[in-house]
Amino acid sequence: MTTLERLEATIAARKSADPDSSWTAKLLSKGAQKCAQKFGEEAIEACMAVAKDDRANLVYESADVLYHLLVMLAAKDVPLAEVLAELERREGTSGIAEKAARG
Ligand SMILES: N=c1c2ncn([C@@H]3O[C@H](COP(=O)(O)OP(=O)(O)OP(=O)(O)O)[C@@H](O)[C@H]3O)c2ncn1[C@@H]1O[C@H](COP(=O)(O)O)[C@@H](O)[C@H]1O
Repeated sequence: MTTLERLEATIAARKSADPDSSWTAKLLSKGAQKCAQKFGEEAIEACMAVAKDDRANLVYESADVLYHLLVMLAAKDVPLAEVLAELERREGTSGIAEKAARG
């Protein structure tokens, strides 16, 4: 099991946890829109780390981004495997070729 898969399992288990003792449970209890908002905030913080050329902070904020992406996916019952399958489907297709095919 990869780190992301273990984290996904932890987040799934937190769906029924006490919001007073789990940040994940607290966030999930606020609904998918709040989870999406937090994901967006963390993504912006990662972008700001790039703007400041702060490598260490980029690593830290990227971990926040991945965690909050998994929480957002859990809120919408989208398994990580489905996202990974989409990435696998794209393997071997250049982004430039894909964009050209869309016209
Ligand atoms: N990876 C994470 C993780 N990354 C970030 N965070 C939390 O996400 C929050 C980030 O939000 P902010 O920095 O915006 O914090 P904040 O300013 O206090 O939040 P707001 O006031 O803005 O709402 C912090 O409270 C972090 O502790 C995480 N919380 C949990 N996990 C993982 O999830 C597991 C389960 O955690 P609990 O659900 O808390 O048991 C943990 O063992 C970890 O593996």
